[in-house]
Amino acid sequence: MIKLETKNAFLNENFADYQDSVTHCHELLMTKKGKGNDYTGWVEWPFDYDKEEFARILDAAERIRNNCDVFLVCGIGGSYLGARAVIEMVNGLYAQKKPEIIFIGNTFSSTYIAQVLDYIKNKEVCLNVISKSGTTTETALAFRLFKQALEAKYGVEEAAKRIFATTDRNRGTLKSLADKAGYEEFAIPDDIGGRFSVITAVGLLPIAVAGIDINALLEGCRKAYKDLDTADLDKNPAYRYAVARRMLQNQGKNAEMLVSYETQMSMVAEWWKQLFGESEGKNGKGILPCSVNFSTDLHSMGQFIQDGNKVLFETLIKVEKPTLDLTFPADEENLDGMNYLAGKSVDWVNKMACQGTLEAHVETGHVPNIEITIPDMSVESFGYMAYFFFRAIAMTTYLIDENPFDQPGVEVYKKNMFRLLGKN
Ligand SMILES: O=P(O)(O)OC[C@H]1O[C@](O)(CO)[C@@H](O)[C@@H]1O
Repeated sequence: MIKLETKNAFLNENFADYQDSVTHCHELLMTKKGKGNDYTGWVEWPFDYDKEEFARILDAAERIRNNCDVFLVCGIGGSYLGARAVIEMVNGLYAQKKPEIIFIGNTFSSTYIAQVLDYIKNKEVCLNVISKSGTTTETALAFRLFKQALEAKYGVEEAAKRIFATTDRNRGTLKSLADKAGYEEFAIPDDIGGRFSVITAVGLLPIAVAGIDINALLEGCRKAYKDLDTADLDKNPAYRYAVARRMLQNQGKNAEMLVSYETQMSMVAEWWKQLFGESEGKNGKGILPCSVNFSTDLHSMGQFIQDGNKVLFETLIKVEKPTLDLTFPADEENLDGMNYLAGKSVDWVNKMACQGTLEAHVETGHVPNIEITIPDMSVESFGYMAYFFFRAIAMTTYLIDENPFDQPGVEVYKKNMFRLLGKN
């Protein structure tokens, strides 16, 4: 389902030279003996997921869809990026589906929060608060404001029926609050970290509310598991990608630019940036994950990529079949001079832009390119791709002997902020 092409990556090492290390790291991952092993629950989750909870998610999603105009998803980082990535990739940006989904709890921007509060005033609303730790300040701050708004509008009892909490199964501030308030609760497994949690209730509830088939998402993961269940670098494209990144970094490429030609995949890139950045960026190591959306960003970032500092390589996500397409019309007067495209599909134009850019960046700019091709923007393709990236980041991080599953560096800003805010 995913094709990996490295012929334009200018690799100057052999994959075979990495085979022993990859086999060793694969063993570490699969036998749960590597660094961060207590956070590898995602590996088997597409098969071992909680079936009873899955049924409750479908049931809650149906109730939410029938009860509101706006569904608020309150979370940050791994507790929101995955859901947003899937919903935008699959439904597109102007899906005109009910309910409208608005993401909150991911910013301290007072203007943003105030505008959303104002926007929902005369609308029917449900809310899903999502936090594994239960203490993330951006999420907790927004949740209190929106909870009070819902309680003022519906009364405490009815508001409680409209609020759904996704958090730790046993402990934490949000867990205690949800228990006391009587919210319906969904669990984030102890052994799955935030950036891997799109395949749990964290992602599944909002995705189901968006009318997307969550079973197909897990099916995509299961297919990827089966295809990638080998350490053999000739057969496992996720591990080849993991190794290619290491080779490129050895050649001085310290930034990876994820490229897509589909506007609705911008949030997939944001999700990928957290997955790769938080997993690998440790102890002065790692490749800086960046992203662009072409051809849009060719008109802003194209110059640098073509001609600037040779610090980066591109990882291009190609989508074989667009969700929708249209034929470019002829015009009798042809005042805009665009008749040369009459009768062509717009997706064909997009694909030609992709080909032309690839040639320019590779042949003239000497920018290494890794190509990842997915068949379409379906939820199953997302599931497959997500699992592909999970395996790839675990491997590529083990190859530099780091723990892919923690994020100690994020705590530094929090400590300073809490001191400034006067938190005990
Ligand atoms: O789900 P939580 O605990 O609110 O965390 C949200 C995000 O914040 C981080 O913990 C970083 O602070 C991420 O790893 C995580 O995805």
